[in-house]
Amino acid sequence: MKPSMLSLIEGKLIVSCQALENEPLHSSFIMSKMALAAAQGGACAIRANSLPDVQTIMETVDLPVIAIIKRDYPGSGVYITPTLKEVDELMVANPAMIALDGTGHERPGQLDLRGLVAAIRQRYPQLLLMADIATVEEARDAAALGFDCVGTTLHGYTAETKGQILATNGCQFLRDVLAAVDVPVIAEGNVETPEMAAHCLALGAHAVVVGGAITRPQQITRRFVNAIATSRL
Ligand SMILES: CC(=O)N[C@H](C=O)[C@@H](O)[C@H](O)[C@H](O)COP(=O)(O)O
Repeated sequence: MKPSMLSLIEGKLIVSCQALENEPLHSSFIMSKMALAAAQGGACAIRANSLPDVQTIMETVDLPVIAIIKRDYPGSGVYITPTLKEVDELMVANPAMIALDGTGHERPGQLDLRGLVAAIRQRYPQLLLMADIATVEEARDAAALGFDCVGTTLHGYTAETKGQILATNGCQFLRDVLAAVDVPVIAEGNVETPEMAAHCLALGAHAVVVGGAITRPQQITRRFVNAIATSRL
């Protein structure tokens, strides 16, 4: 039997390789090369957005993928794998895990979060599900709904958590989530340095996802530029 993805990623680094339409590296080919570079650097898994990116990455690297589709629906703030339609699309590639917005915010389509999880379980019993959450309460609710793991992905990106970041107060939010749920917790979102990634794992995170600090050169460049500007003050 193949080991579960959850055991493969334990204590390790997952690299998110994403570039949206408005970003300079938007291209499935480039994302697949990012994933290859991540694999060569020792990443244990890749997180990726859109079916073409997921497919190209899975053809290029022999690593498990956390797949998402970011899609905006009018009138809804839920954009990470919002409905069963996106899950069905991603399952063409058959990734090991799919992440979806696990905030419990009103989502587009017929199903609320509970209904969506039940429908996915029925249709794809082998698929692992990650809940991207923003608050401790949402982590608790997602764990109770039967998600295989929760990620701190949306902390700071919802109305209730706007302006907060994972690093605040020595990663207090991550500590609170870890204390609140029994399912594996994946630290994700604004992990900007190797030291912070290691710190998240030391606190008890099951794995850590790093995106922009590795795969968004415009973000990396801005950090250098800001540091230089600050040093001149
Ligand atoms: C909030 C949201 O939409 N996050 C997305 C989720 O997939 C990605 O844009 C992030 O890059 C990813 O979560 C990794 O985070 P960071 O790039 O900060 O290391």
